[in-house]
Amino acid sequence: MTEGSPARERLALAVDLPLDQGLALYAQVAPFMGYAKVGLSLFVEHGPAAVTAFQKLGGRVFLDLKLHDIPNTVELAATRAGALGVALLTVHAAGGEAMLKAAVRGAREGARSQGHPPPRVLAVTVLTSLSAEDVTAVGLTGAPEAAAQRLAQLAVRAGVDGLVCSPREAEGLRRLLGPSPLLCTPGIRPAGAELGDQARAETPAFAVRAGADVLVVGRPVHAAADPVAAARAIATEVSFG
Ligand SMILES: O=c1ccn([C@@H]2O[C@H](COP(=O)(O)O)[C@@H](O)[C@H]2O)c(=O)[nH]1
Repeated sequence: MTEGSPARERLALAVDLPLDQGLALYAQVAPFMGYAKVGLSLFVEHGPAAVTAFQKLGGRVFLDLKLHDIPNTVELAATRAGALGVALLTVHAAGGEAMLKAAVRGAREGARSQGHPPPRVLAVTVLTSLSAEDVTAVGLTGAPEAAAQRLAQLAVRAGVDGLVCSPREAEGLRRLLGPSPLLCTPGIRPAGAELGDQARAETPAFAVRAGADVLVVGRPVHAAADPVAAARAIATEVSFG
């Protein structure tokens, strides 16, 4: 994905809302946000029906399940996700090389079995909610950027298509890994927006300048008095900085 891509191709709405509200919101902001990110709450409540509902609206579904288990279990789950025709699927890089390879294999096989294009498998490096202190407390060595770089290198060696990272780590990862891995950055906050539980957040313009390909935005759109205006403003910032 190049820097000149239209903003819509680079924006994912995190639909962490009840399904009916999420569908209504996505229908409104879809001109600015090309992906609907279905995460744990929607999938736990509705399963594959949540994916199908956004696909029916014309959205490309980003299935953010952050799979993290033994390789056989992850391969089975990734195969089912691939068969749903999702565009993007997340796994945790910390699951290790064999698990990551199993995820990629499963996602491709599931998509092939149903005639879908293969989803791009993205490995989550260090959650954007973790501060430097949290990173140490969970046993990762070094600053968040160093931990993200180690996990990203492992994941790329295992064959994933991209990485999930904080916008703060995107520039270093791009420098280290070159142009090919897709870099997806949650932890996006327009200037002045509430951080909530995000510890390593930056603005849309910062993420784009740092080399992010896909920006994930949830609460700054859901919580806005005018969500369509908020989505439009973020898309404008992505396009023009
Ligand atoms: O490191 C990560 C990985 C995933 N997420 C997900 O992105 C969205 C962010 O939502 P906001 O409301 O804009 O904070 C959410 O669905 C997370 O599960 C992340 O934030 N950080």
